[in-house]
Amino acid sequence: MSRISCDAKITFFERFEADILSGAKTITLRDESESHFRVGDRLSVSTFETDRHFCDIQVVRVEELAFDALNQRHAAQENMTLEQLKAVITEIYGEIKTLYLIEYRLL
Ligand SMILES: CC(=O)Nc1ccn([C@H]2C[C@H](O)[C@@H](CO)O2)c(=O)n1
Repeated sequence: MSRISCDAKITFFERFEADILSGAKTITLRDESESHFRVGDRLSVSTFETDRHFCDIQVVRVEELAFDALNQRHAAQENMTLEQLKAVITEIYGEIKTLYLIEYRLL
């Protein structure tokens, strides 16, 4: 299989793999340590747990977003309810005020 040349790498928890591959999940919300991605970047995507590559994506939008500004649209783009999304973010990052929204398309 020929692989696309990528600029960088990002990982996702395995439980989100199916939603990403089906196109149901089109954004991810990260902390400052992953705020360096830029529009146009091609990212190699692997599972966080075992570093298994499962797709490549291209970044189409990056923006700072306050946790308190999360809304139903963000939740829909994550294929979750807003309550689920807030719980997932708090589980991963603890109490966090500033997030970075990364919107992507599958390559
Ligand atoms: C290492 C690490 O932080 N990995 C992450 C962080 C976030 N996600 C997912 C979980 C939610 O769907 C969104 C919002 O944070 O992004 C992830 O899969 N892996």
